[in-house]
Amino acid sequence: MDRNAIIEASKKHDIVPGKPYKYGTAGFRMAADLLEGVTFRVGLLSALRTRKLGGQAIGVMVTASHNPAKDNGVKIVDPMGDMLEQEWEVFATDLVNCSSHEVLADTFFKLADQLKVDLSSSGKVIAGRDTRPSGITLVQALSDACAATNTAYVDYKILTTPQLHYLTRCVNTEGLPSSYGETSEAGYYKKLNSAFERAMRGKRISGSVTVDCANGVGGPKLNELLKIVDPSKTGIDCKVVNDDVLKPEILNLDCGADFVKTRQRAPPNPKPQPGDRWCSLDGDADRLIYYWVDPDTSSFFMFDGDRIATLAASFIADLFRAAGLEGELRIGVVQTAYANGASTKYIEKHLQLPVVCTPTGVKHLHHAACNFDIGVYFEANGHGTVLFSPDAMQLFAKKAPQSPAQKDALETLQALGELINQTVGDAISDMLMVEVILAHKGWGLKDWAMTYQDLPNRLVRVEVGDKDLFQTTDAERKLSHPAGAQDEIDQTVKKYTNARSFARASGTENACRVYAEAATRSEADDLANKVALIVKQYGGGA
Ligand SMILES: CC(=O)N[C@H]1[C@@H](OP(=O)(O)O)O[C@H](CO)[C@@H](O)[C@@H]1O
Ligand SMILES: [Mg+2]
Repeated sequence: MDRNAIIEASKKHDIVPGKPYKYGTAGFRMAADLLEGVTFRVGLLSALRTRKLGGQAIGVMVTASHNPAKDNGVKIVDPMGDMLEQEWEVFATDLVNCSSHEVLADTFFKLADQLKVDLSSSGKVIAGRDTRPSGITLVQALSDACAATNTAYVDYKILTTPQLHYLTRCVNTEGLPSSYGETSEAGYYKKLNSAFERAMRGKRISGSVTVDCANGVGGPKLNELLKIVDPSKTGIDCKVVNDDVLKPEILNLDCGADFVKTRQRAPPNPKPQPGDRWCSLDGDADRLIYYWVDPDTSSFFMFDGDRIATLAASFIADLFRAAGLEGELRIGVVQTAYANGASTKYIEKHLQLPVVCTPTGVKHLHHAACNFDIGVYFEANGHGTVLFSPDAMQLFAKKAPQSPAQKDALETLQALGELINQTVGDAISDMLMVEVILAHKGWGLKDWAMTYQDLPNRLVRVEVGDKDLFQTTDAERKLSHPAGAQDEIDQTVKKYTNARSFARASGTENACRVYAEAATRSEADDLANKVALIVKQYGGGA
């Protein structure tokens, strides 16, 4: 590999100096005009990573998800479609923060040496981007980094984030017994559609579902899928709205999953009619939130990640019983501290399934879900999936059914394992999963809403002098630092009924977040404000 080639290529994609660049929860994410040099350097890291892993392809996704249109981001996907191994996040941060082209090249070779990467071996990177126009310049920087390091590079152009994860796994399992599917966008739609039809097993979906696509990449991709879906087979009636990607400035604007979850209301345009089933995707289609206006009460009701997790867990547990698999495989649910306490109680007490709590960020949930044969994981904000272990999939295929009902359950489980994206949360695949489950259960949204009652809750963003003062323990449910803060929070929580509250530094924004829940709306609000004050007091600075 040629040091000069790297230096010359780097000069074309300079870094903006003096910024704190850190590979965070969602890779590097910031104003798009800061990202060209960052993306070039991410390309260099990917060139090392693919070689470290014996030439398996590494994925790079350019997206800023639900952020405003002016932002962008870049993150690395490991060969099986999971997030970049955590240890390597530090190397990414090191490369991106190099002060000059020469230091960058030196750091690159030093890392190669330290990590025992054979630079003469071959490597491959595949890329995708969301609909943000700034992504075009960024993938050019990535492509140049690959060229400078003799790394094969394939640009899959505009994709949802979960599609890029899918393609990464496909390209690395091609021709193997573990083949994940055809390595193409068309292959993704084919796999989803076929699994969806099989999972339905002749059941009919009742009523339509309207999908708000946040004016992001999910719109055109869902429309692409719908071209091959035959509604006569399942009754699916999918209406796609907010799918305009020709006006980049309206991306995520007053619509999308993040808007619905944080504002706790439907997008103003178009307006859902009472009784209609709606859902929203986020800007890169990896988050899903369902909602409706209850025609009996005229109030807005949201089915967030916690609801989707409980729906999936209860259905799969039922299928296990029907298939005679109880006791043979372990199902579990993984949540974060932001999960509503009522959902956790419902899973443990009513569904009688184990719940594990991890720190925020999908990589933590994903990792914990792998410890179950079937691991259901969702963040409350709608990002999640259900992981089926290879053993579980084999058992569904091999177990000889003792009755038509057992056969039915086994085949449904198998189809679900193929319908649900195994690499990462996928809003389109999760949406089909929800539709399948509601149809099987014969449920309307009222039935789903009645499973448990959310505790009123409040999430507040608190700006502090130095968010790094706040360090957590116990899966982020308690502060270990600054000293004294947790005691004050505990004393405050005690004054409220059924209450819980915690504070942590955000991994994606320069602020702290405070979550509070309690028996009543006013108690939850009051508690959140009190804890926010404590955080402010301990937060340093003015
Ligand atoms: C409370 C909350 O929703 N936090 C989000 C947010 O993380 P923070 O570290 O809280 O900023 O962005 C993450 C990446 O998108 C997402 O995984 C996570 O759930
Ligand atoms: Mg997203």
